[in-house]
Amino acid sequence: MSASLLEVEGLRMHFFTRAGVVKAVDDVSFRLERGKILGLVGESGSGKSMTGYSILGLVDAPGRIVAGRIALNGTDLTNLEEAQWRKLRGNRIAMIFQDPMMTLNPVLRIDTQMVEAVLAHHSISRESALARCREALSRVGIAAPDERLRAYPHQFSGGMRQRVAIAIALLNKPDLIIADEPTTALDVTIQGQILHEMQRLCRESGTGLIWITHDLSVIAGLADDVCVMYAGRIVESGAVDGILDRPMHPYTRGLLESIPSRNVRGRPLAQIPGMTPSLMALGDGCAFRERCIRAQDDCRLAPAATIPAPGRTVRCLHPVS
Ligand SMILES: Nc1ncnc2c1ncn2[C@@H]1O[C@H](COP(=O)(O)OP(=O)(O)OP(=O)(O)O)[C@@H](O)[C@H]1O
Repeated sequence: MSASLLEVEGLRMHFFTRAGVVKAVDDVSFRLERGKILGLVGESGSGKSMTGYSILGLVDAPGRIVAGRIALNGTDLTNLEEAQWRKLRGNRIAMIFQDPMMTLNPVLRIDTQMVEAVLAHHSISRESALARCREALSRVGIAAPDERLRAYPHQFSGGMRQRVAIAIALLNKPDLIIADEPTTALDVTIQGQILHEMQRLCRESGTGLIWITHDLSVIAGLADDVCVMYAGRIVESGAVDGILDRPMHPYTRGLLESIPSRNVRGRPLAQIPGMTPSLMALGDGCAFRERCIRAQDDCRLAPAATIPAPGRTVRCLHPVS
């Protein structure tokens, strides 16, 4: 059997701060196949971005990967040297950030930035690189790419800037793209267009996509699978339709009930009571138990992930059945 595009197994990424150890990512495992989209969902601080940064080799002190395996096309990435990372990033693995200006340089024309991004990884002529840039801009729905290439980032609207950042991510036809809330700051129509285009591009090119978001409704219709994170752990995972139709972890259920569009008219919008716990003070038990209406005494024990159905995991001693 050939290796999955991406295999993450038992990943633990901790911050060693003066105040204590922050277990930002605590025993996270999942797989992603070529051309598939995985949604990584959870509230702020649940460890989604740090999971993405770990896969990209972007963890800096005081953070460190303390355990686990991250394999791309069967090759373990956890022990790569920085020079090897530079060959991979922007080439085989690309990242799209919430703020496109994390990718774009405000003082350089778009053509300069895009051509540089191609030539950093390919020994081809500037003309061929430019042709690739034009094609990438057209693929993300930017009309008149020649004119656009001569512009500076400030001459684009927010949605257009994000499209350019996506075009840059696509330039070298990566195997994997990690998108960290890239449409959160955009209006709903633009968001819908970008989600649709990303889905099409991944299907066409066989690129795997990890879409990080706090909003489960974004994942519906976009992702194939979803991992729901809480306090650094995956509490539920599986095919997106199954999870949206029948959430088993009380936290996933709470997240779904707090989406306005899924709420029954006239009924007040549900909220998950309480706050996310400090990741420094987490014991072994279920981190959600203080906020959970189904919690019982045994939730003080570590809940192992169980497999209630093929392809589905849930980390809860008292799941919703
Ligand atoms: N430099 C740091 N030192 C200590 N803790 C950190 C540091 N950076 C992040 N963390 C902690 O790691 C945890 C996970 O953060 P992460 O950014 O992955 O969450 P997230 O789910 O992506 O949230 P958001 O949606 O707000 O980005 C958070 O509790 C955060 O406080």
